[in-house]
This record gives sequence, structure tokens and C-alpha cells, in this order.
Amino acid sequence: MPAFPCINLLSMKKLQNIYLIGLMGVGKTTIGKQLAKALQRPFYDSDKVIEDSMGVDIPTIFSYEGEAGFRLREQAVIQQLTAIPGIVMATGGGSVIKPENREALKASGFVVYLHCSIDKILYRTRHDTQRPLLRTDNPRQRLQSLLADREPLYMACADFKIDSGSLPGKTVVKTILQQYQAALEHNESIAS
Ligand SMILES: Nc1ncnc2c1ncn2[C@@H]1O[C@H](COP(=O)(O)OP(=O)(O)OP(=O)(O)O)[C@@H](O)[C@H]1O
Ligand SMILES: O=C(O)C1=C[C@@H](O)[C@@H](O)[C@H](O)C1
Ligand SMILES: [Mg+2]
Repeated sequence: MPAFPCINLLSMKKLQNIYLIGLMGVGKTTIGKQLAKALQRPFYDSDKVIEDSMGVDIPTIFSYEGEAGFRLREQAVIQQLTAIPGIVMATGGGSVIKPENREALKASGFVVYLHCSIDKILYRTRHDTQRPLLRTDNPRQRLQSLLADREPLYMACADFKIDSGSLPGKTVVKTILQQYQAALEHNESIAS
């Protein structure tokens, strides 16, 4: 049995899925996998779906097609995955840039905004070679600028925001599950 059986899950499209949004390195993939396991649901990572469909990694896509080309591929994948009911999805850090993606995420899932300090993101990604936007002389400045641009976009999508930097991963997962369950129950009480 899933840890949190879902009440009348598909009765409300808005709550059919769980989506994780937030900057690079906040833990969307890590936390998303744990959430999916707890709920016994399929897990998707939009970055990985793009890489698998192309057969190359994200830095290679950026080098051949630029960020604009990557964003088009990301949009196609977000549209495809948000149409699948009953999943948990970790999104790419920039998936909220396109308004079409924000709409698709908001309409079909409980959207969780993971955030943590820039210091923590820099520490977590210090050995990384897979995030082309951090390949710069000043990754701190890049992250600060991305956060300033995107914070309003993340907030426009989010149903729930949680600090994934100072809390243990297990606590983050448990808190998200509680919030999701509360949203499902609220929905159920409105419907009945
Ligand atoms: N709660 C946590 N505590 C400690 N380390 C963590 C935690 N969550 C994630 N990490 C570590 O931080 C790094 C980045 O995590 P992850 O890849 O899940 O981030 P992400 O949000 O999916 O990033 P991206 O948007 O680039 O895909 C990984 O090395 C992961 O092991
Ligand atoms: O923040 C971003 O724009 C990105 C985050 C990653 O998840 C990847 O989607 C890619 O590296 C771009
Ligand atoms: Mg990820």
C-alpha cells in the first residue's frame, strides 16, 4: 500500500500529479524520487527524458542548439509529461520560464517549490559538469541572477514552498506528503 493512499485521486486534475520546481541543485531529482517511492507512483525527471530522447546529455544539447533549442525540447517534454495522470515529476530548473509550461504545471499538479541558499546550491553542485548555465567564471552571480529572474515565476506556480537546504531530505519528503494529503482531503470535502 502507498504510505498515503490517494482519495479519489483523478477526480481533480489539479491534484493528479506532484511537480517539483526550483533552481538547479535544490534537490528536485533527489526529493522527487523519494516522493514517488513513498506514493508508489512513476517518477519522471524532465531533464532525463530530454536526454534519453536525444541520446546526448544536456551540455551537448546546449552546445549544438543553444539554450533556446533546449527550451523548445523542454516545452515539448513538459507538455507530454503533464498529460500523464498519477506521476511525480522533477522539472528542469528553467522549466517555469515559458508561460505554457507554467500553465500546464499549475493545471495538472500539486506544485512544490524547493528552495535553498545560494551557498548551499554552490556547495552541492561544486563538482558538477552537467549544468551548462553554471559553467561560468562566477557561478554565484549567475545563480543570484537566475533566482532574481525566476523567483516570481516559481511563486506564480507554487502551491507549497519548502526549504530543502536546512531540513533533512526525509523531513522534506514527509512534509510534502502531508501537504499533498491535506490538499486532497480539502478537495474531497469540497466535492462531497
Ligand atoms: N536534502 C539534501 N541534503 C543534502 N544533499 C542533497 C539534498 N538534496 C539533494 N542533495 C544533493 O544535492 C545535489 C543536487 O541535487 P539534485 O540533483 O536532486 O538537484 P536538482 O534540483 O534536481 O538539480 P537540477 O535542476 O540541476 O536537475 C545532489 O548531489 C544531491 O545528492
Ligand atoms: O536552471 C536551468 O535553466 C537548468 C536546469 C537544469 O535542470 C537543466 O534543465 C538545464 O541545465 C537548465
Ligand atoms: Mg534534477
